[in-house]
Amino acid sequence: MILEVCRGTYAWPNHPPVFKDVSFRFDTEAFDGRGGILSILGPNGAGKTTLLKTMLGLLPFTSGHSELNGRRVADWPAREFWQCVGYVPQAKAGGFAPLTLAELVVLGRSARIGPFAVPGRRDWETVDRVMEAVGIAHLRTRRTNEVSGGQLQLAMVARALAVEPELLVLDEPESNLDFRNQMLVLDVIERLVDRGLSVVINTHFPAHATELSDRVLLLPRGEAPIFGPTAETITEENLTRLFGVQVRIREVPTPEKIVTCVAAVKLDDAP
Ligand SMILES: Nc1ncnc2c1ncn2[C@@H]1O[C@H](COP(=O)(O)OP(=O)(O)OP(=O)(O)O)[C@@H](O)[C@H]1O
Repeated sequence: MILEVCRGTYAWPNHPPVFKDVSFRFDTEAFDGRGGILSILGPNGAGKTTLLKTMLGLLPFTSGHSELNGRRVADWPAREFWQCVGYVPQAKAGGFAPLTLAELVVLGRSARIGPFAVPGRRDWETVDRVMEAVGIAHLRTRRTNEVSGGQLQLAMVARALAVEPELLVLDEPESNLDFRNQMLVLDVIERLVDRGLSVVINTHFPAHATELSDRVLLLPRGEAPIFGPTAETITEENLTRLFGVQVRIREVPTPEKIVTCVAAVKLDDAP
């Protein structure tokens, strides 16, 4: 899977650009059958969500373009594109019809079977499998207005996985989740990546980006983005500049594994 953004710029009408000349090439072909994970980090309002939407063709770039597997996203037939890509937008309360979670997840199959076709046995088996994978199989018959924000978020991840995509794009998937469910989602993602799935994830958790990613895009407000391999990109210096807080990064050995901790220790402009 190769995802490329070439000099992508986006400005809302009558506003200065949210981001300008963003370019990166996320090529997972070199990862030996494994997919790969690209994390996007940046302060509030830097344009991370807007970048995902433009990259996926949901908003038109003001200038520049994106490509998936060497073909401009704007040139892909929509159905074919959404068979390759699963997208989990940022969780927002409300706006869901009171479907059961299984019905919500099976909607992910519409890219495969067509919007008006009736899901068959294989589709429901896929629904069971992905709900099991994200730990919500027991909530199959629960309605969207009868579950917590975190449970709904897990269902949205399952819905995107039901597409059986080549590329999964997640906009802050951990934001509503407790410690255990954050780990569950990241664990599911890592296992799928080992089996060939490629992932782009917007996150507010630099430690998650450090633990998970193969590549990182830092998107500062109003400055040039930085793209590169994780260890070279997530540095104390880069994060301090990006967020305007003094950042310390430490590797902490635990009995289970070495954990990378990223801590904001003080405001960068504090006396
Ligand atoms: N419909 C809109 N019209 C005008 N400006 C908008 C609109 N939607 C978003 N913006 C602005 O675009 C900028 C980028 O928003 P975006 O949601 O992409 O940022 P973000 O980095 O994802 O933020 P966060 O981390 O808070 O989710 C923000 O300054 C926001 O106020």
